[in-house]
Amino acid sequence: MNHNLVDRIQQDLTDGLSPLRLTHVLGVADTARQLALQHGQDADQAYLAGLLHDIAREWDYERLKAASAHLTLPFDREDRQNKELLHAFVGADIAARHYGVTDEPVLQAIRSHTLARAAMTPLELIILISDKIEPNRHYPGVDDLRQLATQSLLQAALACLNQSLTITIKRGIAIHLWTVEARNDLLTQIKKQGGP
Ligand SMILES: Nc1ncnc2c1ncn2[C@@H]1O[C@H](COP(=O)(O)OP(=O)(O)O)[C@@H](O)[C@H]1O
Repeated sequence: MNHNLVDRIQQDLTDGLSPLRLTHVLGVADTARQLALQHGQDADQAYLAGLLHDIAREWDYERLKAASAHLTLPFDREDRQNKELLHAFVGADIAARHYGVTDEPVLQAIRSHTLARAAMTPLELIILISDKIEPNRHYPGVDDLRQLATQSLLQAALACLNQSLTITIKRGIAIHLWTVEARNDLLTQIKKQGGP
């Protein structure tokens, strides 16, 4: 664990994020570390990805658009509806360019935390799930999700995607294909393991 880097990021988060977002981000990082330990994954990578996953979440649309101009994205940057999706890709870019993170699995976990994608690594699953179950999340069923996450990353990730797809449908906005592919892939993997 690079303690200087973590201290620097924590200071920047404290200075730059709203109090609520800061609490969320620290909750995600702690939850990710715990899940990594429970599932035999690298706890330091999980903590770092958790700390950085929402680093660009509070940026406005114009700033996100400008910061993503050089990135290849799986959606139209000019479509304002996609504002919520940009922060994950810009966040990974900041992690690499501003904080010098070279660990591709960490960068990928930051990129994947909103849309998800097919064939996610355990670290990607951990960040996706931690974002939805960290201690400051309160919604019906969250305790069941927390319990599920201790047992199976695949099952918990599927439940998280089911939930975020339901919300997206209710809001009447277009669902990105990557999320559908991610869900289908999780179903296949769970079936292979002999799950329901
Ligand atoms: N699969 C998807 N397709 C299109 N938009 C999505 C999808 N998933 C999430 N979004 C958009 O991104 C926003 C942020 O999602 P997310 O990061 O999961 O929520 P939160 O900020 O609560 O963690 C959603 O409110 C929605 O507008």
